[in-house]
Amino acid sequence: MEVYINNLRYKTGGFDLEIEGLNLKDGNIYGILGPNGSGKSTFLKILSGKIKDIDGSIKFNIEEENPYTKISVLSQKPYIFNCSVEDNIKMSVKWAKADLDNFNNIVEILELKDLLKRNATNLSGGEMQRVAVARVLSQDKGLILLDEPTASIDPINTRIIEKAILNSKKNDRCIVVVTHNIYQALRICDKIIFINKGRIVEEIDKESTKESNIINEYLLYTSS
Ligand SMILES: Nc1ncnc2c1ncn2[C@@H]1O[C@H](COP(=O)(O)OP(=O)(O)OP(=O)(O)O)[C@@H](O)[C@H]1O
Repeated sequence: MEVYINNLRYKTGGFDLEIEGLNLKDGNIYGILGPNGSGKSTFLKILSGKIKDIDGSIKFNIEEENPYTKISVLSQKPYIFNCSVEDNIKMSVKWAKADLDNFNNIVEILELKDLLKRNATNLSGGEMQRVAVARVLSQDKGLILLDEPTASIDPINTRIIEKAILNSKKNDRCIVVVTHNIYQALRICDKIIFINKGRIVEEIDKESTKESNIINEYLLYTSS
């Protein structure tokens, strides 16, 4: 599901977001990076329809009365239900009217088989995040928005989650990942978009990352 953004403007308190033009295309994973408070989560909330009082236009390439039903979102603080891992994921699949095959595939790729009967609220942070990611990816939506999917997650769980995100890439799906992890963006994203103070300051294709001053600066300060 593609997104076409034109003259987007949004103001809240002392913060304003302004994006003149941006197209998010199918078959791609987009990484959104930028300093704390630069507007990344706000941008995702606008894309998901959670924030609606915007100026400008956001259009999608699908004929659907409510295109927002075709979007699934992993928020910064995902909600987990007080029931088994299996029920948590199956509930998401059912709500999205997705095929149950998605449940089996996602359980396999996120290595959740041994946890299925456990109560999801008793899991470790990393295990719980894998369940939250499973809930979002198993819905089989056209636009997937992931807000910091691996924040505070160890390298092993990060690898599993990144593998699941990469595995979810499809010709008719667009995935947007907000992350502070430049290495993650370089590993999984086809395009990296830097936001600062509510403005896009650079858009870089996977092929050109070595020439980007912003990426080189991020790499320098991430490694120290
Ligand atoms: N509900 C709100 N009311 C007023 N201001 C808000 C609200 N939500 C966010 N903001 C402000 O908007 C700005 C952008 O916030 P946002 O959460 O989008 O940043 P971010 O880039 O995702 O930050 P971080 O990397 O810290 O998660 C911040 O200055 C924040 O304080």
